[in-house]
Amino acid sequence: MTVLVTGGAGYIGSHMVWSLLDAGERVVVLDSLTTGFRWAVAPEARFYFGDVGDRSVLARIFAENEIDAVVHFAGSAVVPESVANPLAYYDNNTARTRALIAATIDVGIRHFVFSSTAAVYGTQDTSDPVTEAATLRPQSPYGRSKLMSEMMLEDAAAAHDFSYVALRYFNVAGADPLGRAGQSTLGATHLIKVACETALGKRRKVDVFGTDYPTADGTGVRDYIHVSDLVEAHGSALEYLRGGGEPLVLNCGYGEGFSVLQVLDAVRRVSGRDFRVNYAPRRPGDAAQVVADPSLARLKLDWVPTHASLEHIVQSAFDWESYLSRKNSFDEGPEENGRLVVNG
Ligand SMILES: NC(=O)c1ccc[n+]([C@@H]2O[C@H](COP(=O)([O-])OP(=O)(O)OC[C@H]3O[C@@H](n4cnc5c(N)ncnc54)[C@H](O)[C@@H]3O)[C@@H](O)[C@H]2O)c1
Ligand SMILES: O=c1ccn([C@@H]2O[C@H](COP(=O)(O)OP(=O)(O)O[C@H]3O[C@H](CO)[C@H](O)[C@H](O)[C@H]3O)[C@@H](O)[C@H]2O)c(=O)[nH]1
Repeated sequence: MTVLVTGGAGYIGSHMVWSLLDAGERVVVLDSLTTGFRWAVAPEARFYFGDVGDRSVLARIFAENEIDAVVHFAGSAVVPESVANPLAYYDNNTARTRALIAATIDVGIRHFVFSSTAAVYGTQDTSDPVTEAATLRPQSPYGRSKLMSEMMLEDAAAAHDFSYVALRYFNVAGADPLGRAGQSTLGATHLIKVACETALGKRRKVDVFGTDYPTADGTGVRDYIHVSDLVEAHGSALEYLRGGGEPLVLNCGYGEGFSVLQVLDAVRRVSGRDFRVNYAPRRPGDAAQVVADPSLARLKLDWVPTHASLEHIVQSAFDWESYLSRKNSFDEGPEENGRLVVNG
């Protein structure tokens, strides 16, 4: 059987593709290359250029491959962008996910893993780690667009022979320990990537968005999870669904929060470089603190993270960023077998 990975040319999806191939699965990728890169897709995966909302490309993929499961990463993932352009987020994350779910059910595919987000929680009344049972208070169109997709999945699974696992990712960072994949997003807004780029001189400064949050040092607190642990959870979710598992919604984080200032310190330590920091106002749509209670994922999926260290996450992100700097300093040549061939 074959797994369809939507968004497999993106940051997290490209790691998932490698992980599935490592496990001996056949993999098909569907990606519109809006924010992803063709060269990021492992050459052993079959690549389709297209949109998850396009029924004709989906029909072709389902006709040409024996797909038994869909892992759906394709989407837009930048909180402030969603505040500025909400309808684009409801289109790409909600309407097109609806089209994909419908096409999946129509052809009788029963297993679906969905990229949801900690942004569905918003700011909670307590600073304790958040469980899946918490009241959901998404603060941005991004969070709402993903919550609506969770709701569609819940209703679709109740009505059809179809099951899903929605994984609520906390803040994903880091890169493949074997150096095959990493975050290559252009104009990235994610803190660890932005800080690594600044340490390498690709940016002039890092903005700290908000110093007056009700947290220990006044800056935003997040639960940073290594991308390799996250894709492991997806592998376990697939196994669970193939074993007949009922629908599940699970947190993917470590249960430990770090402030923006703590992250910047980690980047200084790892890189051995200092850089300019600019204290800026809060960013619209941001919650003060979001930390996972990951107990349910451990219980249901036997998920045991093996990369849970901020230092380790930052080191792998920095190594990938350094690799990108070296890669970009060469002339980029033609693509061959889906991988970028670098001249020189
Ligand atoms: N990065 C994080 O910290 C984080 C946290 C929580 C949830 N997520 C979710 O995980 C998923 C992957 O995020 P990422 O960080 O890898 O982002 P990314 O932008 O690197 O990857 C998204 C991929 O999907 C593709 N894509 C977007 N819209 C598409 C469409 N309509 N049809 C086909 N392809 C499309 C893009 O070209 C890209 O390759 C997203 O759904 C995101 O919301 C990410
Ligand atoms: O240049 C920056 C970038 C970020 N931050 C701060 O760092 C923290 C993390 O911000 P990120 O932009 O790295 O991540 P978000 O928490 O906004 O959101 C990320 O994680 C969420 C889940 O918590 C979503 O799923 C989303 O896809 C993903 O962008 C926040 O307090 C933010 O204000 C800065 O101070 N400066």
